[in-house]
Amino acid sequence: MELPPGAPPSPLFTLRETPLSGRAIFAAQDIPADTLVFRSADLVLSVVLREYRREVCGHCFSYEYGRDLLVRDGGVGFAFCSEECRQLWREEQGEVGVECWRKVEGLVRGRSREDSEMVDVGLPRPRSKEIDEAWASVGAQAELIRVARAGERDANTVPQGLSNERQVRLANGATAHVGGVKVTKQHRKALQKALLSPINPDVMTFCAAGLLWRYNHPRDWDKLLALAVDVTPYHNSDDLQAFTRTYLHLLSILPLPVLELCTPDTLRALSTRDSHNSFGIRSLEDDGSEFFGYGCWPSASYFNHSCGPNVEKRRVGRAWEFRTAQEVKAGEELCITYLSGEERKLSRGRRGVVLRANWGFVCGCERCEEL
Ligand SMILES: C[S@@+](CC[C@H](N)C(=O)[O-])C[C@H]1O[C@@H](n2cnc3c(N)ncnc32)[C@H](O)[C@@H]1O
Repeated sequence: MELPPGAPPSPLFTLRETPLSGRAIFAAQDIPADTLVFRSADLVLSVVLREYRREVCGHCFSYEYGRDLLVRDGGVGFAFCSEECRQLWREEQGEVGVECWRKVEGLVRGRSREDSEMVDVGLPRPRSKEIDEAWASVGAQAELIRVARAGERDANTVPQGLSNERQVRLANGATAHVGGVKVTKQHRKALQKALLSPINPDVMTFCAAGLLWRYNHPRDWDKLLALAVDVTPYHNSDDLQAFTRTYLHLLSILPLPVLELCTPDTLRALSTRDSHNSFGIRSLEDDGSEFFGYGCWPSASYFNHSCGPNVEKRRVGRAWEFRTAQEVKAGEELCITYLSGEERKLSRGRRGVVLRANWGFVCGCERCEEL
């Protein structure tokens, strides 16, 4: 098959469609044990959970046994293990990106903890219809906010001589015509209302990171779109609502250049692709017992799962390395495991529950079939 955009190219393996597990990677030749078969460094977006932000480097994800990192960038809400990482992070985000994180941090900081705590009580995943309805239900408010923000843009761009009267009128809160768009109290109220609604900081980080990646890498968007799709990616109704609210938050605060990309289509594409393709960012010691967050690396997302994997993955800073755990014969499928250290020890039945819940498939790997 023709390689999808972003899929891993290698003389050691090929990508093929399979009847039961989508696209899969097969060895193109005999591969000795402990061979580095692939290195993936194409990080699209990452979320370092809010509670780990002071301890896990925002760029290379290093972690010093829970010690606070020395280089803090309070304005953007990230901490770094070195000045070099801070600089690399800033270069990657670009000027607009750094401004975006400043706005996000300004909104999130100081909000009460209750706002950020979503309780998962095992409620069902919203189905497609509920998801469509939830996104449609915020459409009208989103349009009002867009008009309010367009007014801001027009006020910023009218020529000097003409601008004062328009800007004063806007600042006074009265009805004003700005660049052909009538900005009224109703528009500004819609924006204020969005800003007052509860915030889930980690959902906010996910959406902002994805939008910024699309903004900074417009040609790479199809690499994300090429990934396996989960049409019901939200864990429960609260989670879905956290996303639709975040959409309105971001519409209200994002720097103007990113605003056009902030659409339900973009945000839904990020969730439907991230869901079955993201990798946990965990501590490198203790069998990865600490879960710091997660990220999406498209080229790493073509390895299927086996409960008895022949490939081991290992995070090295911001990249993933994939090494054969044993000798692999030409034609064999190359599989990693999607299970965490503790989960690997579970019985077949319990592993099945985890894999179905988190990854949406019934595992038919050799280890499962043997029993
Ligand atoms: C990270 S993607 C792996 C690549 C995927 N097969 C594709 O075509 O893009 C994860 C998805 O692959 C499928 N998959 C992976 N391992 C599987 C397995 N052992 N049995 C069945 N399906 C599997 C599931 O649909 C899962 O949600």
